[in-house]
Amino acid sequence: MPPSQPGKNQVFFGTFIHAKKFGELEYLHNTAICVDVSGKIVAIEPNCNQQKAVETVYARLGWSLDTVAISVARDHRQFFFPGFIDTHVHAPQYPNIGVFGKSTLLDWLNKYTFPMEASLSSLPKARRVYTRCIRRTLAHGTTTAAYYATIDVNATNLLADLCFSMGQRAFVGRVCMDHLGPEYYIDESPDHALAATRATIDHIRSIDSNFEIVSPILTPRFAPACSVETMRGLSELQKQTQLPMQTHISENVNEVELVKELFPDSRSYADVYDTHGLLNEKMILAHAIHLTEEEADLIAERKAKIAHCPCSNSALTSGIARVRWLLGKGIQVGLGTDMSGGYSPSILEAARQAKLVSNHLAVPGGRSDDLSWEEREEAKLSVEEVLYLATRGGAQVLGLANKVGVFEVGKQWDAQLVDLGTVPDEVVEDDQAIHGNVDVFGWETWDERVAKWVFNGDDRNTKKVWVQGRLVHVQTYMY
Ligand SMILES: O=c1[nH]c(=O)c2nc[nH]c2[nH]1
Ligand SMILES: [Zn+2]
Repeated sequence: MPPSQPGKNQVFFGTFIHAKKFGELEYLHNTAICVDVSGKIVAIEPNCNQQKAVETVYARLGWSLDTVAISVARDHRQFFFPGFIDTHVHAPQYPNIGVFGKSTLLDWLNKYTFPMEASLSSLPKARRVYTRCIRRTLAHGTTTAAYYATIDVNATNLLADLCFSMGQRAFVGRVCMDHLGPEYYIDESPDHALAATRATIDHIRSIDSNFEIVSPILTPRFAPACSVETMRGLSELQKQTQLPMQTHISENVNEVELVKELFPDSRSYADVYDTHGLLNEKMILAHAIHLTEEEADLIAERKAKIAHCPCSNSALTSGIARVRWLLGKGIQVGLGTDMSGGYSPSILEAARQAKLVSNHLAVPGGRSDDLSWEEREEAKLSVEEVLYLATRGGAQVLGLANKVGVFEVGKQWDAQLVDLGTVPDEVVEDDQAIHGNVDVFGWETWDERVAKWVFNGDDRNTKKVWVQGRLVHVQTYMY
């Protein structure tokens, strides 16, 4: 069972910050957000304190004080922010975060990744790993995650059970790979890959019939690991079920060469997915670093989405994805941790790295050298833009834009309470002491406070996390 609903209507008071549009944050101060027992936002009241709420909003909603639970963001240090959305993460690789040496994609898969994933056919081990992964990502404010599991159906189903019981909104994919894998970790046939995928869909339907919190997602690992029959079969299944899909594309130059060798009749990597019926508006493509102009245009035309994974792209020496270029083509982009290609469970870290790697595109001598100075400068992403990608962009990529990512009436209360400093000013004026991880002096503008959070913040600043109105994480450790 998921954590129980609070059983009460809830009202949140204080400062709320969210992405109003790409590149612009909106600050709602002295505001009340009312959330009904189902977890839906039913009113947003500006200039509202608790007294005014009782007199006006509760009356309008027909709520009485004793049926309402209240949470408050205090003064200039705390604010509510939409929960983060991780559009690409491998839960079974969680024990390997930070462990990649100098490897690059193809040798990393063989040396670190396949052995770890295969070992999670042990259900006690899978339970330990998945529980920690969910707990840790919730603690970093991730309210929704698109997970790759493994080829093992029981362990994949267990991941879905745990997301559901711990209350994290999730897409859970049983990984299909029936080609080129090691003999200890490979689907024995396309039929087996498809039957196993169906078994996971049935299991998730049995725990969450409308896929309200946990949904299946079709998961061909990547083109080199999938037979033509498996790709075609998954395409058919997608047409029948309308489920979302996820895979990798154009992450590493050797991988791109391998795809050319394996599919000599295809025009490109993107064309492989297109000709096998996998490139449509339900497909989430991770990485998309080395795409040609023609491929990006095809992806835009098919309305497929992209998960940008900057931590992983740097860690595995894969390259720099041109996010502004992708967005300019009208492609929707979100952020992914890509653990454990990525070293961090945090989407705040992914946002920070998305900003930093975009700066590298502007450096002379780099990838954008054929561009003018203005075009190179244009490639840089701002703090406001990466926070959009971390929330609303992710919601678009996962098909949840009508549900989460922003504070609006009708959306779900998927949110985090951020605290930039835990110590009252009076106590702090002892210059021998260091308090907290972000020093806020009080004179910063709100834009500056948010920038400090993006560059210096982490899970120490994530005090509480809610999914669909349910409190799913309360920070209990002390720093
Ligand atoms: O970053 C990645 N992680 C993976 O597990 C994977 N599999 C194929 N391609 C991949 N890329
Ligand atoms: Zn990945």
